Amino acid sequence: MESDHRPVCALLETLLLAMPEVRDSTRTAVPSTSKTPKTSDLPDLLEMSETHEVEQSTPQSSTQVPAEELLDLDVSPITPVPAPTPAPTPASTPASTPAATMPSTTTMGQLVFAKYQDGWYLANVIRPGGHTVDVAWLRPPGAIWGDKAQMAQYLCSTNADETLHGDQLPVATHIRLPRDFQSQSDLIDLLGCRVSKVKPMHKLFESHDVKIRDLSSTAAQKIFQDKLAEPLIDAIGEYFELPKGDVSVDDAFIVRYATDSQRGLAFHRDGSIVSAIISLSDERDYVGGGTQFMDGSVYRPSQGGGILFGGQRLHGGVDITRGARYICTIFFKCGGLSCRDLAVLKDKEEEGDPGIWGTIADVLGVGK
Ligand SMILES: O=C(O)CCC(=O)C(=O)O
Ligand SMILES: [Fe+2]
Repeated sequence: MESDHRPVCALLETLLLAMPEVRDSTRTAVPSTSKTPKTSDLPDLLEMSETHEVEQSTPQSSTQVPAEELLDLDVSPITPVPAPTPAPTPASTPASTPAATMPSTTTMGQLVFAKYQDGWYLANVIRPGGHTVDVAWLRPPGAIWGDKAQMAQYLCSTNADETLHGDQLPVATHIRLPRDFQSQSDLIDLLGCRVSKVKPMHKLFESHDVKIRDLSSTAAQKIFQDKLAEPLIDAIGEYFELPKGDVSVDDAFIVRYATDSQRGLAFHRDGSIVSAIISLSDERDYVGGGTQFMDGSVYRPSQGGGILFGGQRLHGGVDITRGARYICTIFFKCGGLSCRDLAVLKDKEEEGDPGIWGTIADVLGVGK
């Protein structure tokens, strides 16, 4: 059976919207010619059907999928979460000086450290400007009450009257970027998570991933949920005709490709029913890259865009040749079905792994 395996492409506002820079929402669109997998195609998605892709060891020559073939979705912009009313706060020592990175531009709502007397405290810019800005001091979220070190980042913990805005603060001496926001191209820093090298499942697929669930920033977790997971589940319900109520995130992580480390990812299946790959980097930040399928099509959605596809479709990450490429990969399951075991099994078979019976046969010296 011939099945169109082209990914459904969907635009999403991404984690990047949480960045201090206010970004215009870019829009992308679904391939008009693309046949969206139907429920009846689900067995194909799960089993990779009998399409020749499975057998092919090398993809056909690559074809970049044009931007106008991507789907136009209207996604509401991030609305700031109102700060909870703080509990009575003990006086504590002022926050230590943050890393000395001065913002090159300031934007409305930007999260900064602003100086008050001898300390640096978290604040939102409420009047951006090149030389001076006005800020509103932040109040600590309930979750950190009682945590002295974290509380010290909030002006109200000093017993100062934080309801006063910081007006006309000189950017050069009074405004600094919080450490997590210094490098806008570095999503890992941005999201405040620690980079850990994940033990590779097997050698072909070694990658440097950071699990979304391990992000230390609860704000990032919330943005992930509201801006990625939920709209994507809606899109999966619509385009894959799966029952939305049963679709959930099984795993999600940020992957970093760079020329001095992992550059790409070999062809593989995901442990998912449906996968999403969201571009976190600006296309100008890297050369090469993209998600490639066995028919040679390569998807390189612009920053904030992404693709959805049946997780059992063979696919890989094209090597980058310059810069760094960050993506957010999300594995969705449907009910109890995740396809994890199937993906590992099939990938192992293709890698030449003899499997348990083959191994036993080898050990016993009876061959396969
Ligand atoms: O680099 C890509 O676009 C592919 C990533 C991928 O397949 C994965 O993370 O599972
Ligand atoms: Fe994958």
